[in-house]
Amino acid sequence: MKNILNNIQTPKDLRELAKIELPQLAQELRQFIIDIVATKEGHLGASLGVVELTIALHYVFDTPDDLLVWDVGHQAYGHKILTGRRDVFHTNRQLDGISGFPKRSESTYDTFGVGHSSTSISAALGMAIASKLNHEKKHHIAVIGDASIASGMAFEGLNHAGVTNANLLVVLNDNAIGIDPSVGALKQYLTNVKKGTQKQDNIFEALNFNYSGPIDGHNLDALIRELERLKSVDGPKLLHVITTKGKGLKQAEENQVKYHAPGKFNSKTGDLIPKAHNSNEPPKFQDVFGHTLVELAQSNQKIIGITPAMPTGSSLKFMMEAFPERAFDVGIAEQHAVTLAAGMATQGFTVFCNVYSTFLQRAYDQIIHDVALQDLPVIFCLDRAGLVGEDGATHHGVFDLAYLRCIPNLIVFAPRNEIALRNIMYTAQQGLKHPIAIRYPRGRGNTVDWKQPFETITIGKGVELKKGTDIAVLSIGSIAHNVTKAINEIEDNSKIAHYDMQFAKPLDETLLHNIFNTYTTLFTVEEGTKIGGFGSAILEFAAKHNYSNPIKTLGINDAFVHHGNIKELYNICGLSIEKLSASFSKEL
Ligand SMILES: Cc1ncc(C[n+]2csc(CCOP(=O)(O)OP(=O)(O)O)c2C)c(N)n1
Ligand SMILES: CC(=O)[C@@H](O)[C@H](O)COP(=O)(O)O
Ligand SMILES: [Mg+2]
Repeated sequence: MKNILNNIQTPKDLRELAKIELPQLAQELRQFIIDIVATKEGHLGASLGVVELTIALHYVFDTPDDLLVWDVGHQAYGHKILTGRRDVFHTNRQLDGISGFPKRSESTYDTFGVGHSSTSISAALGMAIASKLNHEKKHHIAVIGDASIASGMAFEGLNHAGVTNANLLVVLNDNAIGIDPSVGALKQYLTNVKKGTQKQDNIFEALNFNYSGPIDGHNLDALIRELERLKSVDGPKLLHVITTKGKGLKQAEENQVKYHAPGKFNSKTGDLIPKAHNSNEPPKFQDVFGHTLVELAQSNQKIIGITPAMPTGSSLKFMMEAFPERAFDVGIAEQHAVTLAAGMATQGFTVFCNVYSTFLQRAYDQIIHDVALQDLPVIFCLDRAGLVGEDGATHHGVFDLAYLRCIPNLIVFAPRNEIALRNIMYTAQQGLKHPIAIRYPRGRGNTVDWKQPFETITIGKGVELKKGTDIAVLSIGSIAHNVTKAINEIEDNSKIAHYDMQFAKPLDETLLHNIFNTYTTLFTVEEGTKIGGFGSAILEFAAKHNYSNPIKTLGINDAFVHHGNIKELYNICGLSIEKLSASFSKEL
């Protein structure tokens, strides 16, 4: 049989196909995604689930003139392949390759840059209103998942759209799961709609949307028919489609959490290919967090855990299993997660609110207004702080030190290793008088023997890791490991001292006075933005106390860091062992 996918350069070619050819195209597209993701890695289940929907949308609508917005964008692999990126799809998420998410600079078909969820309705509505003002007749389509539509921002978009007559189509891709199972009353409502047992008013109709569905999102005929019909319906409309995450790969359908982003797998059987395993491997910071929280919660009944939709990624799932009544997955609701934690803290609970650093950006006002201003001792655990690798610019957690350090009352700590993470969690639950943010990176650390007896960490104290005579390197967080190795690479390193400052706030002022008076030159090293971050804190300290020692700040420059593996990104940012070593050597 002639391959159809190979002849599609743009959706124009797709639109020339007969409807009868589309099921074959769907099969080829699905296999193409499986074959490449199996070896190159990336998000899998979501894209497999929307293969038919993707084809139908580009078949019915006149993209890129009609504007299609994908929410999150982890499901847009089929879209990328059909819109001119088939031959570069094997570079997905790799350094200098295409992005794992839609990106405006990559293609005119990528109408809106994404990565964080629940933006599509607002963005597509903005485009629809703009088209009206420009007197342009276009269609505007937002494709959003069942977990993403439950986020506050999506509701804000629906609420506004419902009082406009904008030409907006929201396609709700309902597969009843996010990364982890979807949660909340809306999820229950959608399940009831699917089962036909929903007795109340239609929630979308109540918001003035023309609702249709639910329809089978794997049935191309049904999809095309309904999308064609909706083209001539004025105003805001919502099409509810039911799909299966991981569709077409048995294991991915059966284990949807694992196959959200499964790593390498056998493209024929779907079996996962385990990473070369070293039994003496250090743990992931996430697992240290998860297991330590359970350990602490066993003796401290006041401990609560909260995650906005990332129980598996953050390992809060361990506490959810051990203490289901004290651990909450609140869905994609970072703002709510923070204020919920604040509410519980007012009632004397010790709340560990675990949010990926990049997603906590969503809840900035809640941190300031609901937590810090009232000085509520919420314990924020900021996962994925620093560079995250292949997810790229949308997901690097590099802004937190800068955006948190300026908030009064908030303690900001970064553990250099797994033991420090355990100990600060232990310290924090003993009864801090202020909120604290603990930021740690994605993945494994370097300490195999991490489960040591707990020790209390003194708030605002740094640690001397190596003595020296001329140069002091001040690091914060797990980048200390690269700093140690970089110093060790230098043959005669006796002039270089290394301090793990631990706290970006409060600074260890006693130690800093000592350092400024002992060493001629200082380096600061952080896995975060230089502007406003830890290096800035040291510069401010020097200015305040009239120290004139040269200070070289190493960290992320004033530019977004794109995707690549961690090693490559460290190198680009000057944070690899080699680059750090070269920076220090220049001053010797
Ligand atoms: C603001 C924000 N919080 C969390 C995430 C992490 N995240 C990415 S995809 C996803 C689940 C999305 O579920 P759904 O919308 O149902 O889409 P599906 O994966 O099922 O296609 C989550 C929680 C994110 N990208 N953005
Ligand atoms: C699309 C998205 O936001 C998530 O799937 C994210 O890629 C998860 O990242 P981790 O793999 O670091 O949990
Ligand atoms: Mg879903």
